[in-house]
Amino acid sequence: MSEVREARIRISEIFGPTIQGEGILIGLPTIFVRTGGCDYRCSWCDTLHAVDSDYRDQWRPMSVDEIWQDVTKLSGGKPLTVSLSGGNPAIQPLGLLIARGHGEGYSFALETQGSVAKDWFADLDTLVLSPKPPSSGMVTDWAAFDDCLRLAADKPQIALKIVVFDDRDYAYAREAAARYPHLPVYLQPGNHTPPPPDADDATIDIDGIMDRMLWLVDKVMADGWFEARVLPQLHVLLWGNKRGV
Ligand SMILES: C[S@@+](CC[C@H](N)C(=O)[O-])C[C@H]1O[C@@H](n2cnc3c(N)ncnc32)[C@H](O)[C@@H]1O
Ligand SMILES: Nc1nc2[nH]cc(C(=O)O)c2c(=O)[nH]1
Ligand code: SF4
Ligand SMILES: [Mg+2]
Repeated sequence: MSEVREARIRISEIFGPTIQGEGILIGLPTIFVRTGGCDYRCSWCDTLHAVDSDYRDQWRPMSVDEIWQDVTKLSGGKPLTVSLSGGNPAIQPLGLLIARGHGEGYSFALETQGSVAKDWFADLDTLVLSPKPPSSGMVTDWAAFDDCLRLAADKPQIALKIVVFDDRDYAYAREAAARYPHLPVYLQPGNHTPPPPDADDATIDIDGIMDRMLWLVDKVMADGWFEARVLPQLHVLLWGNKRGV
């Protein structure tokens, strides 16, 4: 019998090092491995070039070796944190890539909406779960979300990161956080001017995003929600809607 062929990973882009712009690892030097394809389609997704199947001809099925060559070239061979994002990276076979990187001293974070659970979540260093609020147009399957936590099995550091656009999203964030009182929660103001999938550097309403950030801070304080952390997308403040940063 011939060996089972190693499954390829659908890649949209690999870039960095840059700083992690969001959530629990904000500011940390990071290389991003962005997979192509998503089981959601959020109304305000800022990464449609990795979601919309019209752009799948720009995605490349890559082996672990090929991905690892790109990562180590970008890092100069110096270990750092690799963020697996997308699209939904949870629909790709990433277990062998994580094992490969760990063998060379790299760390791995994964960003997912929590709709698909994999046993290799337990091998991550950081799992960022970002359930989607009503403004996204998506409906959270909490059983699938619980599966993600079950398979991660308290091995990685786990954090919630919830995008908030309006009062309904805020109420959703409070409920989501209340379901998982042991998890740290990060709130992120929504970018209502996300780039269209074919624009590399579309204009952005930073003033509007900052107004929403201020509104969100006021809301959290007025509510006495003192466990929540409120952070902007730092890369968006620095580089707007530019891709690959
Ligand atoms: C592009 S997603 C990819 C990973 C995964 N599909 C997810 O949603 O978690 C990475 C992060 O960007 C956030 N995001 C997407 N569009 C956004 C927007 N317009 N404003 C603020 N955050 C956004 C998502 O909620 C998620 O936390
Ligand atoms: N610098 C930077 N930080 C990020 N945090 C989450 C990102 C993502 O698109 O998943 C992202 C990104 O694309 N760039
Ligand atoms: S789940 Fe993430 S990648 Fe998928 S559409 Fe929503 S924000 Fe975009
Ligand atoms: Mg992004």
